[in-house]
Amino acid sequence: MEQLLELQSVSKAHGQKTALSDVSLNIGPGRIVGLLGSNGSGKSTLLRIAAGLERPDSGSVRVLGEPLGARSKSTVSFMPDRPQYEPWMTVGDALDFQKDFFADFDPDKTRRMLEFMKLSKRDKASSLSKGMGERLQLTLALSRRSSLYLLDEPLGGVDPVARDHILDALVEFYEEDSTVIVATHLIADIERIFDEVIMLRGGSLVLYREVEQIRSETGQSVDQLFKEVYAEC
Ligand SMILES: Nc1ncnc2c1ncn2[C@@H]1O[C@H](COP(=O)(O)OP(=O)(O)OP(=O)(O)O)[C@@H](O)[C@H]1O
Repeated sequence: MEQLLELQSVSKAHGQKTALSDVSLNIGPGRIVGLLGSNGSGKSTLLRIAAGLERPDSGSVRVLGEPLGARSKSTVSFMPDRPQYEPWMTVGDALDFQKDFFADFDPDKTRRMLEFMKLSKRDKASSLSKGMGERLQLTLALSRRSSLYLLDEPLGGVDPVARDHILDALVEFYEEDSTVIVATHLIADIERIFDEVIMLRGGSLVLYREVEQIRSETGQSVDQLFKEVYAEC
């Protein structure tokens, strides 16, 4: 089966700092993948490279078998860890902006997501709380019918009760056969939706494995394994 995202020996430095070092990964369709690692381990860099927003220094990246370019950008939906809307915008303006940019934007999905996220089109984006802002960011990202969703720390500001509710939304609203990669520190809260996890440390790939395999082979949850792997950090 065709891989959705392929990274071959990808390396990237920001000045003197190594952000990614020789990372190779093949991620298939229809998966929810946790991207885990301590601060500065390269998670955002990996997502930004896969989204075509940063170029690797070396190595290659393919989405649906093709090198990064206009086609991959049109089928990859990226949620950055900072707001992507302008402060003057209402929620409706931010959605219109997204609609103008992306042909795969689905107004019906947007309407259902707004209801689910308890957002109104009239709300001013800059006056949203951190958690409500994240709900808007997720709505913008998931309103597209994309092949690959890249979500950078999507639920950090959302309270624990709403977090569970929003995770259900994520599972409901992502497209079947598409893949979602979620960079997060909230492993214990989110691991129930992961099919696979990637662990990065200092820019290097430590582990890429199916969650079921982790549970059956180690008897541990992803959170327990993460704490063990990163104990010396
Ligand atoms: N624009 C930049 N300029 C300089 N250094 C950068 C830049 N972006 C990332 N880095 C560095 O690259 C490394 C990887 O950063 P990255 O943001 O990818 O990590 P992360 O795993 O997402 O971290 P966090 O969990 O804290 O968000 C870090 O050492 C960071 O300081």
